Amino acid sequence: MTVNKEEFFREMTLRMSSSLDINIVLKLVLEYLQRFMPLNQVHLSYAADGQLAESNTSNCVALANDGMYPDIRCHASQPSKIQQWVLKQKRPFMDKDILVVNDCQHIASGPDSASSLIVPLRIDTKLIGFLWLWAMGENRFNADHADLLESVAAPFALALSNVNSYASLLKNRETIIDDNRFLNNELLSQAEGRIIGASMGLRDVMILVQQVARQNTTVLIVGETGTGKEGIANAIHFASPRKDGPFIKINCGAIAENLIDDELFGHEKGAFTGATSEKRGRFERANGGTFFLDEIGELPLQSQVRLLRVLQNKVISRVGGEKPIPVDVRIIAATNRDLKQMVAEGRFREDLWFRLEVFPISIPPLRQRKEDIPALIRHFVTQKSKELNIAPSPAVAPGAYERLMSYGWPGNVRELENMVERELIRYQGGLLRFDCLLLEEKCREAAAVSNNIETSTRPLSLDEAMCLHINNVLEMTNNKIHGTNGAAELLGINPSTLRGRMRNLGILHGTRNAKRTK
Ligand SMILES: Nc1ncnc2c1ncn2[C@@H]1O[C@H](COP(=O)(O)OP(=O)(O)OP(=O)(O)O)[C@@H](O)[C@H]1O
Repeated sequence: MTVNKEEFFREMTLRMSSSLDINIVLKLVLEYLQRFMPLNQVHLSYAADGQLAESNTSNCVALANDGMYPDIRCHASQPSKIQQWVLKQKRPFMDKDILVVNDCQHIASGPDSASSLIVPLRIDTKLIGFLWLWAMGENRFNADHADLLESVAAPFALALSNVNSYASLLKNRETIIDDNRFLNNELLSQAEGRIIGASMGLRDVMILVQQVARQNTTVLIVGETGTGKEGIANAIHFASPRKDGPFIKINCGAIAENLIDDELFGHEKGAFTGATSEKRGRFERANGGTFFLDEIGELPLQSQVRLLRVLQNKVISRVGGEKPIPVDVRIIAATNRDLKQMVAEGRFREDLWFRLEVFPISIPPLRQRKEDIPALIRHFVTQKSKELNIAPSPAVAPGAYERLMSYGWPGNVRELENMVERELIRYQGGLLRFDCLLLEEKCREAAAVSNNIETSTRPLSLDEAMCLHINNVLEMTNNKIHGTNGAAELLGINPSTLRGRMRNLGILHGTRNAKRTK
């Protein structure tokens, strides 16, 4: 039978590119090839590490047969011989001697013998897999068949490579979806467990959270630093219909002014020097979910204009791009600043303020909800003990709660959280007394007194003066205690004596400043 090779090539490539489903492709190929050769089954396998698989049944990517037998692949008795032959000759292998043997084990009940024709598939010089043709009976394939198949090896190699890439793409996608689900659940459990005082000092706040969560309304959360604004934003997201979508956050005060638009809106490739690829901004990432803009009062005026446009039109455009990109995002903003005052001073746009202030939620400072303090302390003692591997988590000494409740907590819950952590770092058994708080208070008072030394009439106590002096020296040495020019040397005492004094006075080395700020 004479074959028009061009027509054969054209028809084969057409069939190979007709579907993304490789099993459908193989079925179409099988039907077409049956016009030119005896054929009952076709299968594609990839080459593990550039090798033919140990058995022709492994690494199978797709299979099609004519329905006479479910699967006529057989375990070759000498797979390595085929392997060596195919790799050495770099051309299709016709199985006349090896697979057509009587000792092969059929996967399904089938004839005692089958013929196979194997086509190695390469991309450049790399062997990536094999195309296997099967026909029942002995010596069914000849050199013409091999020749014909060799002419379509390249498109088959491409098809196999695409299948592999597509499969790994799907796998990566699954992994990402799974990771996202996991992280969302983590966030959810944190958010749920986090709001201590929800039924006490934060009761009114939580009522507002429940009311607004089910809507798409923009929310503005206001409150002093450390009152838990982010936790409330989280709670709104997870109580809303968007809870399975992303919760994306930006701290407007923590990003340099010239980078903020890029972070919010992303950029197109080539938008500026160094923009080598396109980048999605946080607005786009928040699509279908909630976008939390923390410290909104720090947003530069020029970004405020762009944000206003997004709130009005619900579309963004990337830096360096004209194309409008629709975004479905619920906005929650938070601030510890007086935005009204900022508007009056011309530092915050009035139109944006109106847009944000649709549903304000104000979180009271901790000093106005002292009833939450014991529960917050217990919560953080349990949580931080776990983190610090302290088991069992220690109990609080009688009388300590009263003392902690009478303190003003200017840093609110964050300050309380840090104080519990400090207490646990120093913990040496027994009950938690939080004496450090008293000493720290004294230190702070001492600093205040010394700042007003001329106007103050109260003399510093010895502990206060010592605390103040050590703190000043530590500041001079950049927290260095040991060695030349360390605080111990400057104070003329042994470093371990200094450490002991610091411990007693409640001065925490290295972290004393960091702990008080976010
Ligand atoms: N009600 C609460 N229950 C449990 N933990 C809380 C509560 N409120 C605040 N926290 C914890 O206190 C810390 C500070 O909270 P958060 O960062 O939400 O405060 P914030 O008001 O956003 O502060 P800032 O204005 O400085 O951004 C966090 O670790 C948070 O988990």
